[in-house]
Amino acid sequence: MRKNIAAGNWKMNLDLASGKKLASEVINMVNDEVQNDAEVILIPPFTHLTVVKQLIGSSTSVHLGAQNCSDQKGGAFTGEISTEMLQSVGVEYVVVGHSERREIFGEDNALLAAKTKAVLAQGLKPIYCCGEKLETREANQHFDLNKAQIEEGLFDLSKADIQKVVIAYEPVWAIGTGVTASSDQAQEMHQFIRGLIAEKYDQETADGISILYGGSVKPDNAKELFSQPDVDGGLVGGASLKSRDFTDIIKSF
Ligand SMILES: O=C[C@H](O)COP(=O)(O)O
Repeated sequence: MRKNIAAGNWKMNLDLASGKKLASEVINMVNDEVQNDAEVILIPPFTHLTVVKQLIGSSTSVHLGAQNCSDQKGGAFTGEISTEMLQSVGVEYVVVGHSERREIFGEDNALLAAKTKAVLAQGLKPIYCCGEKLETREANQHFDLNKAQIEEGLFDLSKADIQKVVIAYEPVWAIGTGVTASSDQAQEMHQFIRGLIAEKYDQETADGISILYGGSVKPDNAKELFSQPDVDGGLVGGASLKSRDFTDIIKSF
């Protein structure tokens, strides 16, 4: 059965000392307070991965993720980080296609499909992001847009590979804005995405995939969002930078 996941995407925030402090606090709070079986993923900047991995140690509930990777195996690609490098420092998950990568860095579905394959080829798990902008939703094209992002980014994968993917639906209009999708809006899109997977692969495969919601998840809305049948957790930005808030979100399952 699919897992409940709380993933904290720190984005380009925190120097090393602040990152160490945050990771230590979250790991301690998870150990002391969290009773449920949610998987927690800390996703710091590349520079902090090794240190955060050391702090995680052999914890079975806290895992390490990276925010991005190259689609290339290695070589003359200045400034890029390969999946092999990420695996060598203990990364298990890699975020692929966050809306900030799509929008600011122009990453398209074809590149993201290649990155997803690179992550899987290295034995790591992609957290593949999709989500529409406000104008797309207002034009009532949000289902088509998410369908294209899912189909073009993921549907070249084998059944064995798609089963290793985590999907994150993040409506762009809800990211960092304080405006959260309602639990009905989240459930509606998550159910739609799961339906696409069932159609392409099969129902059992679709039922096994964790689909996270992202966009202004906070301690006071997490429970309602996570209680939706097709919402299996959150990809949390701002609130993951505060240990108390992130831990309270983890406790919301
Ligand atoms: O990756 C996380 C998402 O972009 C959500 O960010 P947020 O929780 O700050 O809205």
